Amino acid sequence: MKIALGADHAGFALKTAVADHLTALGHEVLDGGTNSPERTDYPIYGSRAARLVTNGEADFGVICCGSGIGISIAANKVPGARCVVCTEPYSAAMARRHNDANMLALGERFVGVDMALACVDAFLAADFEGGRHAGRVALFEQIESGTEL
Ligand SMILES: O=C(CO)[C@H](O)[C@H](O)[C@H](O)COP(=O)(O)O
Repeated sequence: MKIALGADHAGFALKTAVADHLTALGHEVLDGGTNSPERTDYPIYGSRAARLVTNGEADFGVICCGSGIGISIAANKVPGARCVVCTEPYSAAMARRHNDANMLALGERFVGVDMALACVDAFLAADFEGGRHAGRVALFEQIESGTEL
């Protein structure tokens, strides 16, 4: 699969570990930076990765900041992005199964590398179940287009 990556300075080391892990598994990584631990602003990298996912260049996105929170907020401002912050693998899998999440956000200051990689593996291994969940996910698009539910 093609996976878009992004991180600010506080997620840079974790992004590097995620990139190495995904590459070792045979995935193609599209890395939108940042490329150093120099302080920068997470909205740049969250939105950049989200655009790669929503325009179809990437299948999924994995983004990292200190907490995962700020960069996920930025990603979710891009229409079509469904980004979730996870700290354990069950949430990551459920976000795929029920919510058709297409991006995973991780907090380098909140989770260790092993747990973060377990979240990545669970996220990528799980499939959207569709069915009753599909209509709910479709409502996300209506919200984005300004429809009041
Ligand atoms: O957005 C965040 C918090 O919601 C991220 O954790 C950032 O990486 C963090 O705020 C960066 O903080 P710093 O003090 O500038 O390193």
